[in-house]
Amino acid sequence: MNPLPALAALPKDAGCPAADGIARAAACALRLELETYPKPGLVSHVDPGSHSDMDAGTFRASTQAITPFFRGLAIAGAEGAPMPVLRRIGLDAEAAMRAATGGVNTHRGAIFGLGLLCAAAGALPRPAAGALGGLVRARYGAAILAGPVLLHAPGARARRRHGVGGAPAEAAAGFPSLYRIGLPALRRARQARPGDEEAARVEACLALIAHVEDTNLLHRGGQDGFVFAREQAARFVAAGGVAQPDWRARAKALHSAFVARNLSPGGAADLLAMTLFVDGIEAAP
Ligand SMILES: CC(C)(COP(=O)(O)OP(=O)(O)OC[C@H]1O[C@@H](n2cnc3c(N)ncnc32)[C@H](O[C@H]2O[C@H](COP(=O)(O)OP(=O)(O)OP(=O)(O)O)[C@@H](O)[C@H]2O)[C@@H]1O)[C@@H](O)C(=O)NCCC(=O)NCCS
Ligand SMILES: Nc1ncnc2[nH]cnc12
Repeated sequence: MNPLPALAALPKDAGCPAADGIARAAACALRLELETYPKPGLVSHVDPGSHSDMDAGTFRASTQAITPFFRGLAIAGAEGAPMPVLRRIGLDAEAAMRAATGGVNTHRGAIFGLGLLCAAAGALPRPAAGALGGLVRARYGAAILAGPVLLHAPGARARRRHGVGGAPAEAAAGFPSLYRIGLPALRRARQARPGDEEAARVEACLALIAHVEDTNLLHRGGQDGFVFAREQAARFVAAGGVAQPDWRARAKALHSAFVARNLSPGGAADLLAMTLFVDGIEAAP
């Protein structure tokens, strides 16, 4: 491993003995997100969904490449580092991702959102329910909103064109979609299907698609694709979600409908991974 400049500048464990565990938890959340099927339009261990430039192997390589940066972000968070320091580490992680995937954008949103949550986890050794998102909002929210806009990022274009907040607004507000939608759906589905963790992840994913202002849906499908995806996902959840005996067939049909329209809710996929990370690290409410 050849750490990029911002990582190399960090002391070995710099007052954050939990940093390795935090990075492992982040990597585990990304692997569980990948190993969830059916997720409409998204890449999984079963198929590449709506994507022709990436598959499960690309995501595994990307996860391995970016994991050391989650450790760096946890250490930076423990030291109270300001947003420009986190941003530097995040940009280096994006470079490592591109090197590992041949230039494909697998985890840009996850590096950003999960990275901020790792920084919060570094600062809060035993976080209470809601504490990680609360710390991101309080410590970094204003800087996120005032931060540089990457003019040519597809998400930035979709945000300008459609007037939605996207990834920066979600993070600056302390990840309300994760706490109000993702986590409750995950826990509700565990009650409905005890022991079936994949079903719980599918429920959380569909609930997030129905709710999130996902700039990937807007970028690939325009307003029509965005509305279609959210309505179909909301219908799945309202019909009982994974509590339905035929939930898997319904979710597979939805997956096919998204692939036929080239839709891929990458923002919801990132928020699923963040939901799993927070579920494993924060105390239960
Ligand atoms: C602030 C940044 C996040 C930049 O954000 P911006 O919106 O300006 O631009 P994008 O980088 O295009 O979008 C951000 C990614 O965030 C995910 N996302 C989308 N909507 C939401 C949402 N409502 N809430 C949370 N997250 C959201 C999404 O990422 C996932 O999808 C990507 C793959 O999708 P794909 O369809 O393949 O799209 P592309 O490859 O882009 O195009 P085509 O294939 O169609 O050609 C994948 O990345 C997923 O993770 C959005 O893509 C941030 O990037 C930034 O400023 N970074 C600098 C570093 C930093 O500050 N770090 C902070 C500390 S770590
Ligand atoms: N599984 C997945 N498929 C496509 N885009 C994603 N972005 C994050 N996770 C993803």
